Amino acid sequence: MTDTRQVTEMSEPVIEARGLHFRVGASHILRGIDLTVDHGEVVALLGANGSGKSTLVRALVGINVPSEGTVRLLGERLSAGRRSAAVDWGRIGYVPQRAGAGGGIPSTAQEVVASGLLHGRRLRLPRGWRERVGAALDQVGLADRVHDPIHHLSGGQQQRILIARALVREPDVLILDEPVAGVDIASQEAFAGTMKRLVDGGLTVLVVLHELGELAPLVSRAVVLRHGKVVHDGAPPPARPDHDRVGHQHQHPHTDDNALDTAESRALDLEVRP
Ligand SMILES: Nc1ncnc2c1ncn2[C@@H]1O[C@H](COP(=O)(O)OP(=O)(O)OP(=O)(O)O)[C@@H](O)[C@H]1O
Repeated sequence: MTDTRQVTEMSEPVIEARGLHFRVGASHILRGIDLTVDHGEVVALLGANGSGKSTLVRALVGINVPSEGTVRLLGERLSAGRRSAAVDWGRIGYVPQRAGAGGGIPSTAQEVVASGLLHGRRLRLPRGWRERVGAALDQVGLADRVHDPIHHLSGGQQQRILIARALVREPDVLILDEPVAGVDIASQEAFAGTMKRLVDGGLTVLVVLHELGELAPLVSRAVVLRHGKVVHDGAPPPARPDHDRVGHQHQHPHTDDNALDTAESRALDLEVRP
């Protein structure tokens, strides 16, 4: 990469969404979202259940096609919101909301993580893939489980496998959708440690969270959604003693976007309301 290109790349946002709307039938889920994430930032995307966090993240990685608006990733526009050939997907790691790492298919930790090296037109594993997979598993504290069948691992460990699958690309930007929701304490701690090392190394991160928890010291900015709109973009909300600790189990039922009257959403509202 030339110096000129590096300078240009560093000066443009890593993620940029402008005027995003997303509708499904009569539901208007995203209502004019503007979001920018710059190099080296760690941005937490917060909001009550059903506020549109996952829908937004899926639009940013080209899974959801917005009804209106534009998304640019690493300076390249997603054409009509779709996965664009111009985007260097190898530089982007995405961890979807809790999916289970195996997808019902018999596979080992090594196979799932190695699949992260395949993207776009890359259909063959690159030279040295075993070492890279081993290093990614090491980053999430599961190096000793490389040959284990996925279904032998706990839910939290499977989530760490999905994080390793994103990390094996050695991405410049990591987009994570509720990476620690409902996972065991050991996995939460391992995740926080991994993120600290990566962020210290200059990784850009957009992470959907219900509470900042152990990631609070790393988060440079918080964006809060409510009813599909950004209602706060700035300093992270202050930690709440009962929520911001590893091990707090904070499970929410997945409900529609009218169901916001929870202790969580009220607390979040109070924290972000000007
Ligand atoms: N494809 C779809 N079809 C219909 N409704 C959808 C679709 N995708 C999302 N929704 C609805 O849009 C709203 C926002 O969902 P989304 O999953 O983005 O919220 P969220 O903030 O990520 O919530 P949670 O914290 O519970 O994961 C919800 O009411 C959801 O049911």
